[in-house]
Amino acid sequence: MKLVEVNHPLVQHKIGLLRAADISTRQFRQLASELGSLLTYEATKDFDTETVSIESWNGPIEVQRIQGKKVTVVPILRAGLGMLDGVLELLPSARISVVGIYRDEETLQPVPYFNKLAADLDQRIAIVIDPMLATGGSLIATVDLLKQHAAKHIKALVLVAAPEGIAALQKAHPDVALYTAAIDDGLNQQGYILPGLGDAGDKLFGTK
Ligand SMILES: O=P(O)(O)OC[C@H]1O[C@H](OP(=O)(O)OP(=O)(O)O)[C@H](O)[C@@H]1O
Ligand SMILES: O=c1cc[nH]c(=O)[nH]1
Ligand SMILES: [Mg+2]
Repeated sequence: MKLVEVNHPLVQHKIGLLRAADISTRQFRQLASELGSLLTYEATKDFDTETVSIESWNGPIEVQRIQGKKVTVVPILRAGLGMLDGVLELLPSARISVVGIYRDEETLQPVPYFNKLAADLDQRIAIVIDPMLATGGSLIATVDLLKQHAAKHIKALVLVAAPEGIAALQKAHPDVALYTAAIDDGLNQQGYILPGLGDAGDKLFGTK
């Protein structure tokens, strides 16, 4: 499985800010969105380009243009929405395929409750976004769903990944490319990532 831990100074700085216990809802939202942009920049590095001729101010010239497949961004509700604006800043024409999954607090199993996917998933690169990869259950269930709907080219962007979730994703879907701002130490008894961010959904939505 392709795994990229993005160690750009801006990414490291922003993920550090995100870990502060006293962070405000506003700051958390702002940073999650900015990190969404920075991970998108990294994850689109391998997009193909083609040479096209255009008329410039000084006559005809050749320029590069992104070629080939289009994109659908797949936020996993709720917390994935926190990265969406930042991702769309760089991919403004992308279709959005929403997947609603929450993690049962007792069993840690993913519970799907909604989805509305782009119709032509076989034609698109799917970029799944969720701040947290913990056990991996939610992301694996999302990739299962996308593949059932004919998606073939899938990338995932997460802010923090636990080694347990990376291993589970590698086992279930070795063809998925994973981009993360941080690989953390592991999970606690309740399935929270350490040092992690705490509950990303609650921090983004102000529900605790
Ligand atoms: O890797 P996993 O063990 O599946 O855990 C990660 C999932 O848990 C969190 O969502 P949560 O269930 O808290 O839902 P929310 O976004 O609605 O808060 C997080 O945003 C991931 O979707
Ligand atoms: O650490 C974690 C694990 C799952 N979901 C979160 O929001 N945080
Ligand atoms: Mg949550």
